[in-house]
Amino acid sequence: MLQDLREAVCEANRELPAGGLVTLTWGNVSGFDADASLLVIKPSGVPYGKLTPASMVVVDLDGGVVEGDLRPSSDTPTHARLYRFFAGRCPGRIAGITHTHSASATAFAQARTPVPCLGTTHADHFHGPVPLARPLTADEVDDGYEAATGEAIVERFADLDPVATPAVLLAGHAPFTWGATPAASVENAVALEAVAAVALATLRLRPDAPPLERHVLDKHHDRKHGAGAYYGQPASPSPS
Ligand SMILES: O=C(CO)[C@@H](O)[C@H](O)COP(=O)(O)O
Repeated sequence: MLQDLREAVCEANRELPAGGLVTLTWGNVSGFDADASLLVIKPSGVPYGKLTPASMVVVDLDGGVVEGDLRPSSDTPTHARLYRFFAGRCPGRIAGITHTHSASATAFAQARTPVPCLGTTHADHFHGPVPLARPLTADEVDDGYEAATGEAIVERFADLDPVATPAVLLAGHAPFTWGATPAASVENAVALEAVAAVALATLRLRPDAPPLERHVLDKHHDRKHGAGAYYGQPASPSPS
């Protein structure tokens, strides 16, 4: 199981530059093994082209390295805090987290404004605006920046469903996305960057562009993610 997860996390990290989501090493992907209660994450600062499954780092939910010769991503405490939150809020639903500094989503994070849901492209992926988590206090920055980042995100989702809205912007920093697998969390990061870019273009054309009507938003999200979803192909029945 952990070897499969190392391979999936390595592949997902290598998708970041391919998806135009990162500059240099400004991003990281992790995966979570709920049975072992361990996460696998990329090593810090290693160029994506040099990543291998063997170079991935296995970490417990307190951030302690369990397996691996390299230092884990500097954002590991944020990933660990989020997995602890997801395990309690939506057990078994989220096992991949991506953090990037993709340009349009980061522009909204730096502008300290959520990504508004202005159209169906957005609603297909995110069931409402992509929310903004508060900035960190000076004490938080001094006492443990990355863990505090996780706390700020958890606070923001006190009344939001992380499965329906698998993304957040940390004010002054950049986006985090998540999904059922590491690959799904990267797909949500790609979708976030695309809808943020379209939102920026829309607001340039019309600064007072109205939010998408609620019934249209619900319809578009439900057709892909709801109980009666009919987008794509039905999951093939597992072999008997
Ligand atoms: O948020 C940041 C920097 O602000 C991080 O995303 C780093 O840019 C990537 O760090 P590593 O995962 O390589 O440690």
